[in-house]
Amino acid sequence: MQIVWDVCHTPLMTLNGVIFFLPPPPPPPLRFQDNVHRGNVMGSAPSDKNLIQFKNAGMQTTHCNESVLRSCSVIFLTVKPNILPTVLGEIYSLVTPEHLLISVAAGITVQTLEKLLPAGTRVLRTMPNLACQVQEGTMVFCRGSHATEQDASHLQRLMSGCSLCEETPEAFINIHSGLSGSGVAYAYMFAEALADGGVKMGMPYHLSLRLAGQTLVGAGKMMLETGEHPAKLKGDVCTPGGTTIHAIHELERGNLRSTVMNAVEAATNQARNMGKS
Ligand SMILES: NC(=O)C1=CN([C@@H]2O[C@H](COP(=O)(O)OP(=O)(O)OC[C@H]3O[C@@H](n4cnc5c(N)ncnc54)[C@H](O)[C@@H]3O)[C@@H](O)[C@H]2O)C=CC1
Ligand SMILES: O=C(O)[C@@H]1CCC=N1
Repeated sequence: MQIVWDVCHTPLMTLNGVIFFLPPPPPPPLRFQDNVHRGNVMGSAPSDKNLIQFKNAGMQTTHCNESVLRSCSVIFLTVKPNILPTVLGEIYSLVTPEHLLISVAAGITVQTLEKLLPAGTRVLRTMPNLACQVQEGTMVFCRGSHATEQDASHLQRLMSGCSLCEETPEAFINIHSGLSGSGVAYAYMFAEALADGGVKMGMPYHLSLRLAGQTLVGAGKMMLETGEHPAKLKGDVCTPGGTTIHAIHELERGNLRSTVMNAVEAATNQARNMGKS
């Protein structure tokens, strides 16, 4: 997953490549987004295949991770976790105290990041989810030993246009990976199943899919906007003797809630294991 700021300041899109921001972070209260323009964003990846969207959006591109380190100060490390040590090895000698390095790599701990970087490097470890692409994402992050209060608020300002962004203890990062980073995929499975159910009962597939997507959007929005517990909202939908409670009985029979909890546990444990290897 890669994150790039739009010139319009708030929308984000995800693109492929390691992202480098050229301008140094402005001091508060100036909003960082005010200074981020497409021409100041650079994506780096080994091939043009993943950079074409950068080019088309008027951003700079390169195949050389090292060369951009010389002029960039805020760097999102968005390569796969197994490639990250190689990339950090490439840029090691160019990292200075002026740089802020922000990792999105699942499982890779602050301790590992700091071990692979020069002493004193300012590091933030984050875990976003895919919905940052549509400004409805979630992100948690923690600070490395040398990251400052200003670095943390800098990231929060950057992310404010596209996601919830909470600073948490590092132990929560892998949990967020299991709950939300991966969780969007569980939601897609649920949406797919809803749509398949609609088709089974005779509704055309595309209408069924659109209704399923909007059902998830509406349910999430309702939960956040009302602040009500999901159990209360679920109860509001259940008419005594009606359709919903019959369906819920089937979901309980299929262990939906236990299965989802198991999924969060499995993904969290996998993130923990990835951090060990
Ligand atoms: N996909 C998702 O929803 C999420 C992914 N992440 C994290 O994001 C990272 C990327 O995951 P995906 O987007 O799934 O992978 P991806 O394969 O789509 O993107 C990886 C990118 O890295 C580039 N790349 C490969 N080698 C490189 C190198 N040596 N230097 C510079 N760029 C290089 C590739 O060209 C590709 O564009 C991982 O660390 C993952 O844990 C975190 C949260 C959510
Ligand atoms: O599947 C993964 O490892 C990444 C991290 C969270 C979402 N996708």
